[in-house]
Amino acid sequence: MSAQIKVAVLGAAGRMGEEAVKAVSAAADMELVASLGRGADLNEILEAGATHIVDLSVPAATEANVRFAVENGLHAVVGTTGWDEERRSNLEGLLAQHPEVGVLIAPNFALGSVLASAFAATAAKYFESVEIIELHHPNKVDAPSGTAVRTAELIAAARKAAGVAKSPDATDTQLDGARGALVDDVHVHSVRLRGLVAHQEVLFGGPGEQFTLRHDSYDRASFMPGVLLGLRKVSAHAGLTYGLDGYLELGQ
Ligand SMILES: NC(=O)C1=CN([C@@H]2O[C@H](COP(=O)(O)OP(=O)(O)OC[C@H]3O[C@@H](n4cnc5c(N)ncnc54)[C@H](OP(=O)(O)O)[C@@H]3O)[C@@H](O)[C@H]2O)C=CC1
Ligand SMILES: O=C(O)C1=N[C@H](C(=O)O)C[C@H](O)C1
Repeated sequence: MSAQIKVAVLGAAGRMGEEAVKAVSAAADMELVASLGRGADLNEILEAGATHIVDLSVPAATEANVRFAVENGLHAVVGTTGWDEERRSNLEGLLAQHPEVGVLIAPNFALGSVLASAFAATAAKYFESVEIIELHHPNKVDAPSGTAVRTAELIAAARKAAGVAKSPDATDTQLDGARGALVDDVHVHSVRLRGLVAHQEVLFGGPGEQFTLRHDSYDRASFMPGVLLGLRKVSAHAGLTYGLDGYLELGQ
């Protein structure tokens, strides 16, 4: 039998952290060895004998948490938002000095969301227009969502590779923000509404037709199979993997 995965959860008192603590505790091949919140001493992770961390904290803390894990030879599964290109590139530099360590940064752990983003990338070159609407609970501190940013990046890369032009848009007068945020030339609109958890629509338009891809997380339990999958696979994937799709066999 292979060794237990010894997990420290960071951000353990948060909405996602609480769910992750339950999921890891219930997994037969894992042991929850530490649960850390704001202000905790990261050395607790080492003292507890963790082999892996799960970071579900806040954008301001996640980079330091992951650096600590990598520098101490621990694998990291990261759901926290805020990992822009510059941060990812810095992390890759650090990982080059620790070639045995794996880090997964997953903008979304829900398998349906990962599939929806992959399907969006596939559809991207076939439609003249594309926009994204992401809808979340009003306690979310960042906008647009990490999932929407990642989806826009995938769509933009696919359109660029196929030589597709920017979506047509004749707007020349607007209130600030009326057309949403631009991520790699894709318009992203963020809704914050009581009652929601995490939802996204990708709208494609062509002459005489519209195609919509929608994913809904109604409960944070939806993210847990992806968190556990990440923990089980991360040690076999040294270096940085950006997106849970890196561990799935999509399109095969
Ligand atoms: N990848 C995915 O599938 C998903 C990702 N997310 C992302 O995960 C992150 C957490 O989301 P959510 O649980 O809703 O947010 P919460 O605000 O509920 O939880 C964040 C927790 O992190 C704690 N915290 C703050 N600073 C630190 C620190 N330095 N070290 C450890 N913990 C710290 C906070 O404490 P305090 O309350 O004291 O500030 C809080 O308990 C967000 O970035 C969110 O976008 C969310 C859902 C799914
Ligand atoms: O804060 C959230 O809730 C979520 N955050 C992630 C994001 O920003 O994409 C994942 C999911 O959308 C829920």
